[in-house]
Amino acid sequence: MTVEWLNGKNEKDVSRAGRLRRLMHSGRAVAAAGAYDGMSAVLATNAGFEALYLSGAALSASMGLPDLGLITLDDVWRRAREISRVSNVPLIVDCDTGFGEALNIMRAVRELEEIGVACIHLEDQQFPKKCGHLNDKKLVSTEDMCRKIAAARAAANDMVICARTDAGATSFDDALDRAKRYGEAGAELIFVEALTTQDNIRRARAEIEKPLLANMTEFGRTPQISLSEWDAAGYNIVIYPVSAFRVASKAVQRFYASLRANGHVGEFLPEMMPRTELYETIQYYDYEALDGQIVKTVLEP
Ligand SMILES: C[C@](O)(C(=O)O)[C@H](CC(=O)O)C(=O)O
Ligand SMILES: [Mg+2]
Repeated sequence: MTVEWLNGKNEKDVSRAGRLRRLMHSGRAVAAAGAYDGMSAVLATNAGFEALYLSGAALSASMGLPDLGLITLDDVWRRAREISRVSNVPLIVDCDTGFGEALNIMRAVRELEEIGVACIHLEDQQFPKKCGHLNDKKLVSTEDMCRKIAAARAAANDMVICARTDAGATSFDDALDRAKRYGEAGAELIFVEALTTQDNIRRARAEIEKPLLANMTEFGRTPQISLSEWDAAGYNIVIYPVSAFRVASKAVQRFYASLRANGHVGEFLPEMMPRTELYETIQYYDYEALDGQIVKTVLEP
């Protein structure tokens, strides 16, 4: 997409949530690439991904902040807007614990649905929430979380509500029990966080009837598993939440060190996206052509 959003031709009538539902029920595992801003969303879309994921961890880190529930609905909304403007690909947005209680969650659903977000996920942690792969997470009660899910469902016209449980860190049985209850409360997609063993991966699939989201984050508790293996295990959506951000951050870190040391960008020139490729990626020339055409139409009707 990109320039189409300005042109009013961004398929407003095609529901992204509907497309995500089709993917969730396609009978195969679909990769949702982590996109943390407009540019990464364009690159992931051009690479052919069928779904995108806006991670709270990547968004926080891109703001120089830890993933401890410091980001607000406004922060998430702005970044989701950047992404949904330039890509038609269904976007799943990490809404942490929902930015508050029932009414806050309802507002989050409405605000994000209005900008074309296909799905949000809510997790059952207390503040300060943590990355699911860390220790000492504190959970809200199953009943409180079910109320949050019901609130999200009540507010959603056309949005997939995904529920995440972080209970696995202390009891996998509790995680499975919660996952089932969250499904009954209205979650269409279930995210059992930090699956540590193949046995847990199998049990979650066997015991939870709803479509499942798998979190293929790096350096966490879940072993690195390929998309085809998630597919064989019967999972439906596989997110790569922080991967692209990690790659970009490492590259930028190396670049700054080199520039600081050498006083020129020399060795990094071949690593850079050249001007023309950058412009083509963000459709610079299409915007320019649109401008020229509109001006011409106005001046020479
Ligand atoms: C999925 C996640 O919620 C995220 O914000 O991307 C994180 C990812 C991570 O920290 O690696 C998580 O809590 O798993
Ligand atoms: Mg998160």
